[in-house]
Formats: sequence, structure tokens, C-alpha cells
Amino acid sequence: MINACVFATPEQTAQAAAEAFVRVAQAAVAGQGAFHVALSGGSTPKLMYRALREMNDVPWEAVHIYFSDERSVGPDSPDSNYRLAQDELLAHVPVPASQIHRMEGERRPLEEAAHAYTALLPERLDVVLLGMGDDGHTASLFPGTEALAAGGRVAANWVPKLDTGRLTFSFAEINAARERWLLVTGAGKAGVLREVSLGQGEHPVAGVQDPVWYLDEAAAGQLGA
Ligand SMILES: O=C(O)[C@H](O)[C@@H](O)[C@H](O)[C@H](O)COP(=O)(O)O
Repeated sequence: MINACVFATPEQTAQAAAEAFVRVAQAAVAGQGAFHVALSGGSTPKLMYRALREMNDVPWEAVHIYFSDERSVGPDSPDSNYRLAQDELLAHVPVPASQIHRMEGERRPLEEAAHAYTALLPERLDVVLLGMGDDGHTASLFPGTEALAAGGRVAANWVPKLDTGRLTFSFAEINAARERWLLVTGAGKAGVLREVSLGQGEHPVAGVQDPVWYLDEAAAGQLGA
């Protein structure tokens, strides 16, 4: 079974994840003076980012932003995960620019970008925020790709079905964090989520250890069926 928080709508799911972000950020800053969090790409986190930018009492001056993956594009590309976070959250909150750590998706070879990003990671992330594709991928760890077995903390990953390279956290990096949050909404994810909950299929997201799932009822619709 999975450790899931289920909410009626994507908006309520996003709000709950944003409220958890505030709580965990406040505790981390009180305890260690900083909060190191890796944001996810894709469309699902957009609602959470919009909820989070309206929240009070976030210790933004002590928050360090990272990214769990990035497309092989520059920061101005509409496909950039960094640009999504910038447009929907970071441009609206007072995180010091020096504390926003972008993956250089435009850099070639991508292996150099992966190596450079590894060098700027903290010893341990507090939270890694992730999504799940309808093929069971998470971050840019796609089924059948080499990065599934990557050592190290950040990998360059060729994704044949997308005919493109990606930068992605390895499972080692994801699972070394203090917490892993999976934000998944929509009926299109329900079938894969059921298989993951039953230990069925070869879904990369199953490699994320002990995540907290933030789900809406549509995505959770086949759990326990
Ligand atoms: O770069 C990306 O696209 C994400 O890192 C990816 O892992 C995403 O979380 C899933 O594809 C879900 O995407 P949606 O939220 O758009 O369904």
C-alpha cells in the first residue's frame, strides 16, 4: 500500500502540498538555518506553485531551490522546468537569486551539465518534489533508459521515445533526501498508480523510496479496487 493523502480536486491537492511545504520549510530553517528543496517539472506542480506563492510565513530568505530534472533546453524555453517554476513561483517570492540553482539544460555535452550540477548540491536535500508520467516515469527517469541504473547524484539521460536528452536526479539522490513527495493528479495516472501500489509493472516511480503521495480522487480512483 502507499502512503497517500487524497483530496477531492487538483486544487485541494496542490493547496495541501503547499501547506506542507510551509511547515517543513519552517522546521528546516529553525533546525538547520536553511531549507533545501528540489522542484519538479511537468504541469502538475503549477497549481502548487500558484498556491505556494500566496502563502504567508515562508522563510524564503533561507530557502535554496534546486530541480529534480530538466529538459535539454535553455531557461527561456517554454519547455524548461526552471522557466515553469520561475514564471509560476520564483518570480513572485523573495528567494535570493543566488539560492536558485538551475540545471543547465542548454549545456553540451549534457554530461558536463550533470557533473557541474552535482558540485552545487548540498550534502542532503530536505525535500524532493516529484511528479509521475502516465508511463510511470518520475523526474527524467523513463522506463528502459540508462539513468535508471546511474550511479552518482545527477545523470544525463537519453530518452529514445522523446528523441531527446534530459538531466535528472538519480534514484540515489532522490532516495538520499529527507523526504520525497509525489504530486499526482488526474484519472490518466490512476491505472499506473494502482499497479505501483500493488508492486506490479516496471514503473520507475516505484524506485522512489517511502514517498508521501499527494493525490486527487481521480488519480487515486483505482487504489484499493
Ligand atoms: O520534466 C518533467 O516533465 C517532469 O519532471 C516529469 O517527471 C513530470 O513530473 C511527469 O512527466 C508528470 O508530468 P505532468 O505533471 O505534466 O503530468
